[in-house]
Amino acid sequence: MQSVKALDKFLRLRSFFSSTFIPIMANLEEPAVFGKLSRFGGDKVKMFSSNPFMIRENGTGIGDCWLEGSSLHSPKSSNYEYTEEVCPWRRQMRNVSWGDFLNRTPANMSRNHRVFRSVPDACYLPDRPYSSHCNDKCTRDNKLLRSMPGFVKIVEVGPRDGLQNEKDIVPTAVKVELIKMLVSSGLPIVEATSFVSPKWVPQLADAKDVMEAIRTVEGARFPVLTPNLKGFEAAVTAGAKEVAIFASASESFSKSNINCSIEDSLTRYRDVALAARKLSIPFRGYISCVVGCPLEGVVSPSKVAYVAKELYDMGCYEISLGDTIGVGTPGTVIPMLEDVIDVVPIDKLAVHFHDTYGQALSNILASLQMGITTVDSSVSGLGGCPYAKGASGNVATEDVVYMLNGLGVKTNVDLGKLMLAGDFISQHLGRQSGSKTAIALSRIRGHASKL
Ligand SMILES: CC(C)(COP(=O)([O-])OP(=O)([O-])OC[C@H]1O[C@@H](n2cnc3c(N)ncnc32)[C@H](O)[C@@H]1OP(=O)([O-])[O-])[C@@H](O)C(=O)NCCC(=O)NCCSC(=O)C[C@@](C)(O)CC(=O)[O-]
Repeated sequence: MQSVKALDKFLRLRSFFSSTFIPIMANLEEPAVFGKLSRFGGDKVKMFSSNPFMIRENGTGIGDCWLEGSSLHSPKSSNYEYTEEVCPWRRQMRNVSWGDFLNRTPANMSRNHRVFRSVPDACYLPDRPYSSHCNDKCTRDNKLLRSMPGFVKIVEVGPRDGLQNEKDIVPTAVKVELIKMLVSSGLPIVEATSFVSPKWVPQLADAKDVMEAIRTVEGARFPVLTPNLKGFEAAVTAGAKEVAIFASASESFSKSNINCSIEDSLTRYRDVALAARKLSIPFRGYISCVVGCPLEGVVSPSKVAYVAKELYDMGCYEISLGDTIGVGTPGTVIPMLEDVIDVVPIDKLAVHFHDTYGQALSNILASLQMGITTVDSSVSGLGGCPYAKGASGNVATEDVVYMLNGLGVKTNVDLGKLMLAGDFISQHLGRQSGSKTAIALSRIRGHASKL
């Protein structure tokens, strides 16, 4: 009943948006190589470094531990004021639609969009003295902004990482609709499900059915998690064209998540890697607990680097570094990345931040400045790991896209369509979106629709 209601709301929203949005063609991935990537120099790393966080066993917070963030000396903040002078696009707002507003990037600002229907003036926010967007001049002139990549590949993990922790089983049809909506927003990669033991993760017991239902969906890649050969074979039989293996940098977490030691998991994954290579199936690697573990506390960067190198040597096309419980700050993330970058090429790395302490966007920003160009996120900030008690969802994809739009970094994702997907799943789950961007923009949209 709830899902019928959610579907109905989605259809109504879709008709509202389809009449006011400008369709923006999204490529699967950025075709061209963008601005040369740069990395922080040693000075910058020092600037961000902080004391390691402490663990107190006081029974509150994450699991049985309380993880205390240390005081972080942030670099002198530059106070960018995006006035009409530096961001002249604001003056052109009357000629554009709401969808255009949501997706505005410096690159598309100057294009001559076709407007299908005009919307009330309130949508254009004519009197607002701010903008999240930087124009080309900002990017060129500012030393820190110049270090941003031109394009970021977003790996959407909502249907898998986002839903795996949901207690109430989400119907397969809702998962499939969510995946389709995410694809139509332009996301190039949507992690669809996991072929894990249904006893361990009952929410994803319908993995085969999900794969069957999206067999004909085009426009994105759909990797799935496989913890062992059994999962790999089931995934391939179900039509998976890409898989992911997942190890941990923490011994205790490895045991609680996949019931074996790190070394045993690497042995299993070598078998999966061999089988995948035989079938020419690309495989991604994940590492959990890259800065902190709910059971062990601080995880040293050298442990992460060790596992990353093992996964890279196995043939993973990309290794995603997961702050599974969201305790990282740039002060712990940067040193971890420094160690990993020493053993794995930076263009083979992705970052995967949970937002438990509200640090995810700052960690992403620091990672981008170091040269990372692939970011995992979850629509509406869905998620949490069943084996990391207390961990909150992934960083919300809407928030990542909003920040990247503001930085002038391309993603090919249509924020308006993405918000529809977020609305759809949040409605189904009966809760507010975990994306601050989605909440803020929905308020403006709600206001506009009353006029
Ligand atoms: C790895 C296992 C299977 C070991 O589980 P186990 O109990 O040690 O395995 P087992 O080999 O002894 O088998 C036990 C039963 O599971 C079955 N089984 C065995 N393998 C499979 C399979 N692939 N698919 C379906 N069934 C399977 C097997 O056939 C057997 O069935 P039974 O004989 O009892 O009926 C289990 O621990 C498991 O499934 N764990 C998955 C946990 C999980 O999915 N965690 C969340 C993902 S990781 C994550 O979220 C972190 C990440 C990636 O997002 C990054 C981040 O956020 O930082």
